[in-house]
Amino acid sequence: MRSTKTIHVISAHAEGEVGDVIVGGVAPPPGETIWEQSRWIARDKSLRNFVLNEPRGGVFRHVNLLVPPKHPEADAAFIIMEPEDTPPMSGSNSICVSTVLLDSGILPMKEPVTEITLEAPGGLVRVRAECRDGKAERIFVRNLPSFADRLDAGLEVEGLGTLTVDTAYGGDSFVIVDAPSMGFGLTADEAHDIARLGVRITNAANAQLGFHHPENPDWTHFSFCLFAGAIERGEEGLRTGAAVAIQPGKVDRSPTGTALSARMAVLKARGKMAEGEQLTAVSLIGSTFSGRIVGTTTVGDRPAILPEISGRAWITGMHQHMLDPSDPWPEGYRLTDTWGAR
Ligand SMILES: O=C(O)[C@H]1NCC[C@@H]1O
Repeated sequence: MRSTKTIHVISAHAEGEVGDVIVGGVAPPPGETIWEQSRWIARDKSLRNFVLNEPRGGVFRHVNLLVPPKHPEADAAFIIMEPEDTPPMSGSNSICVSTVLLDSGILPMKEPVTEITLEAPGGLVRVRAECRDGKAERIFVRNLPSFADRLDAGLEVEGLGTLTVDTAYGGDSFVIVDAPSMGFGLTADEAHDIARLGVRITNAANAQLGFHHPENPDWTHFSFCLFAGAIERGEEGLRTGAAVAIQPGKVDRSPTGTALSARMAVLKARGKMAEGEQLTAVSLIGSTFSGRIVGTTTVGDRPAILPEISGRAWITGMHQHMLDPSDPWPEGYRLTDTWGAR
């Protein structure tokens, strides 16, 4: 056996969505801040290609690189690599990273509750983990400040006519469409249609509406399309279905923590959700994330919420990714049969 690199990975999923964690074998990328380091990873592409492309990855895979934190309050930092983006923050990935850090013993676990601070590329996130018998059973993440951008904007989508959409930021940027009025019941058999349509809607929103984060001049596009279900009010608070189309054309298996944060920001802006209320989002596979608005703030001159999301993650295995120097595809490959909505 010979290899020019060995990358140590602990694999995990959060409520169904894969979020692997690189725990060793990669030197920290250059950059003064975690954001700058994440821009380097996005530009350089070699690590992204190595772990996300076939034969080691696939369109379903997200990989997080642990790096030494820069902020004095942070216990750990991570750079998120998604199929097409290297984003400021991710709900499912932050829940996977927290679970791997605690369940594998990289950070000490205190039962029944462990509190840690993570540094995501977009900023600090405080994490509270409910822990029992050596397992982080539920992770609560205080996500980045989230805000509604445009409400009831018109969006032309070829073949669909003019849709009325909202746009919002919840640690990543969303165009939000009303699933019931588009004929979706948010059931598992709709995944392919949602992936295909979602990519078209995201592309149309990027072309016609545009997104600019008031405090992060580098984040100037919509990453995702959220198909938002109707809100039902029950004894435990609000509940809704959620399916997020991720570029280049797959559906998040989890209910998407950034989407839940963005949705809560929109509901708050419309006066339909109050501070302290709980909203549970249900994914196409029936998994759930719960969210709460724990405070309000501003981002630039926009009113924003401080969201908390929670969900569960499980470790699925360990891998050592290697590269034989004679392998003709050191950065792997993508083909459109699986990479991209067809
Ligand atoms: O939960 C989330 O926010 C994410 N899941 C995969 C894509 C998003 O970053």
